Amino acid sequence: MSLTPQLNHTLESLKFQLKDAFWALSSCICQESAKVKINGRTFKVVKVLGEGGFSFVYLVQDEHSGRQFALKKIRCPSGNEDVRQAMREVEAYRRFKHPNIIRILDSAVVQDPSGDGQIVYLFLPLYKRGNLQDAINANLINRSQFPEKEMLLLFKGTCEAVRAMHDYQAPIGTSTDPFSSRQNQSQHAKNTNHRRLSGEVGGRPVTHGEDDEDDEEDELFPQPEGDGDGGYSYHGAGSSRSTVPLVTKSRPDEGETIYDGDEELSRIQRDAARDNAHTGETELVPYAHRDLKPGNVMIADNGAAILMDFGSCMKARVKIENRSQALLQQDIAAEQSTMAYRAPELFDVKTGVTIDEKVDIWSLGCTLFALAYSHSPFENTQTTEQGGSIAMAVMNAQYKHPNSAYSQGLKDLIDAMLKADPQQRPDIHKVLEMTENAIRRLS
Ligand SMILES: Nc1ncnc2c1ncn2[C@@H]1O[C@H](COP(=O)(O)OP(=O)(O)OP(=O)(O)O)[C@@H](O)[C@H]1O
Repeated sequence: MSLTPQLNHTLESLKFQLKDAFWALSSCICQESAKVKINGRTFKVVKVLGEGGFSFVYLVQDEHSGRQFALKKIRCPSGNEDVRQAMREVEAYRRFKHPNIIRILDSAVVQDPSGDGQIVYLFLPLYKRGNLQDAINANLINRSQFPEKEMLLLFKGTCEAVRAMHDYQAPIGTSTDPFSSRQNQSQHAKNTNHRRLSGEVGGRPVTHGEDDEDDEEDELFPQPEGDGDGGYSYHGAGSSRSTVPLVTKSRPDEGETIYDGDEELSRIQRDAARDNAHTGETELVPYAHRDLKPGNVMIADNGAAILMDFGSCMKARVKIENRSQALLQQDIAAEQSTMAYRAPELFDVKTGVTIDEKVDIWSLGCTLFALAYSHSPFENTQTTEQGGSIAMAVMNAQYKHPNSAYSQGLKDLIDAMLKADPQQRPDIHKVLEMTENAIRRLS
């Protein structure tokens, strides 16, 4: 019997979740923590922080320094194509450098010890206070609500992160590579991944990222203990039972590539030459996050909102020229974003339009609504009980504000973002202006 690709995907996902759950559970039962070894450092897996379709996020502790990190483990069962998809996320983390956007400390691509494809590990700073969805859940349990000003400050931080994406300035000469369809995104990730992992870009060595900030990151992230392997280590299957055997390649030798092939090498050289040639001038290349929701905004120790999960991020403006492009965009949105936060134009993509960064403005409207009333405007039971589906409610922008003590200014801000027609929605600058005005009125 042949299974549909979607069913196959779901089965694969279940299989990997079971494996990872077993890994986490066995370490509890054996009273012995699972361990991961990367670049000669051993990390103790303390607990699971969260999970997605093909990924688990663990709290890990560096055995040497005692420092704790969040380790995102992305399973790539089909090999290189999945790795490229995962590396798009790494690439996005490195592209946007902003106080309200999560920073990546390191990444590694390793062989899956169980033999099914590869695993991509992302090391991220640990946010112990959890995300905005956790805070919403706590409100529900405690029958409490965010104070309006605190809520608007969290929302403002989120908007500032989004503004950094919508206003992204790319160096001229590096933004011509197509990055607006899924096929092209994969290719782009493949190219940039190679550039980063294979030694030098523009005549200078590249290890983690592109600018001076990365020196700081090098200090933050534990460095390899001198096992003399230049950052490439292999820990065979014969190592201790609780240690996950890995082949790590986060810092390969110069010229070494994760993917083989002369064609790839010459592409890397072309990319490097092109980077050398660029003049330092920049041009506006807006990016959209495409999966904004409370669960993707962490809360830092100082209370700042930190945007994360860039797995769906892409160039914002996508011209839809024919039906197959429209269906592709619809499929991508269905796979990579959450229905109750998804913009109406992504439910039924029309031919002849350009999808743009206004999809994020809609999701911001849903996010602010959820902060205020503890659920998305399109996931309350009434809508479905009345017979309408979420999709219909979204496409008609059909929702109601529950009774609350929140100001009219807050309600107006939400309503401005939740316009079915993207052209009627404010841009991120206007949203920030309205948010700041609303905060000022409360002071
Ligand atoms: N740096 C971090 N610090 C603390 N917890 C984290 C961190 N990163 C992720 N988490 C937790 O792990 C969960 C899943 O993370 P993330 O959203 O990156 O995974 P995902 O597989 O892309 O999930 P989704 O399917 O929701 O998109 C988060 O909701 C959060 O609770």
